[in-house]
Amino acid sequence: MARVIDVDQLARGVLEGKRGVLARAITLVESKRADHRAKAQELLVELLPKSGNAIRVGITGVPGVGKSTFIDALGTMLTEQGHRVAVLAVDPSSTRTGGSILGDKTRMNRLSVDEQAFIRPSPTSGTLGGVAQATRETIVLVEAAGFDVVLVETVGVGQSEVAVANMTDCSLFLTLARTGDQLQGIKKGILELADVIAVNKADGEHELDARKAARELAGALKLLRPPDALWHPPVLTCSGLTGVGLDELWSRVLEHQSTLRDAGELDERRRRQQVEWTWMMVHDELWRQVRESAAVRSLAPSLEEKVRSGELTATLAAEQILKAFQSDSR
Ligand SMILES: Nc1nc2c(ncn2[C@@H]2O[C@H](COP(=O)(O)OP(=O)(O)OP(=O)(O)O)[C@@H](O)[C@H]2O)c(=O)[nH]1
Repeated sequence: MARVIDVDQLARGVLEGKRGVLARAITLVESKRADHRAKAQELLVELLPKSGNAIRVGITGVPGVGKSTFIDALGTMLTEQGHRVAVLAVDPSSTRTGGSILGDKTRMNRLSVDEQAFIRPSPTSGTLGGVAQATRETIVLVEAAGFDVVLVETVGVGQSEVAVANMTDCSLFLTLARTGDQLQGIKKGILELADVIAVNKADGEHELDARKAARELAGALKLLRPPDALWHPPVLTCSGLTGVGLDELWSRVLEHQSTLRDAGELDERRRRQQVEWTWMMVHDELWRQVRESAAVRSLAPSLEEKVRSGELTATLAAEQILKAFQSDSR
């Protein structure tokens, strides 16, 4: 991005729904250069009033669950119904390998050539916090560009699904037919976050197993949720391959959205997310400063050694690190 960045021009292009301009605006939001960050914030402030009109759905599930096929099918169904669909991704592994895995256009054959869809792979550098922040800001851009459905994809491992749940209205958890003990393998935390659960690949010989797994999962879920909760996550079956169950699934997502809205919870959830993000950014930035502080860096190896050998407790070592940081930042 060598040329001068004209924020007004970018904002106009995004609002007119120009795909090339939208892509450039996202690149700006993803950039970590200080001058780009400042321009990106200007752009976001300008576009913020035009955002917020989409339904934001997080889609999580371990690799192999069939997310690409599912999103391709669901997204195509929605564009056929007249929606404009943006697919974004938060892929923590891409921050380590430098390669983007999620949101890969080549694996969404129909959606990638659909005029009414926009697919953006995960930003590829930085911490999970940084990647998630870029995606959250990208939601503002695609909404301002007129996309009324935003699907944010992530893998069901690590903290990424928490980050995605924090930027969406509805968390959709995809799983495969597992029964009994294998159910234990599904992390409780993920089930607590999920608003809609679907056992995917419920086709052919897997169909009956999928239904059985869905019933068991629904039973397990009852124990996790307070009976008076506003929303009880349904457990459905579907197939990204055949498209069976996608209609029902989407109507449950809409039902979830209207239940939250009617109770005043939707706006409240979005407001709460903004506040949480604010603190998360403070946390990330402070953590970066501590790691980069010269005093901390020179002290760290010997302190770590002392903690390892038991010469120093973790609490005392942490105190010394913070003292060193504070003297450095004065
Ligand atoms: N039977 C059946 N197979 C499916 C279905 N969806 C995907 N598959 C197959 O499962 C494999 C993985 O599917 P992908 O859509 O690439 O999804 P993924 O492995 O979860 O990858 P990510 O997109 O990274 O999540 C492929 O071989 C698909 O053909 C389905 O609904 N039914």
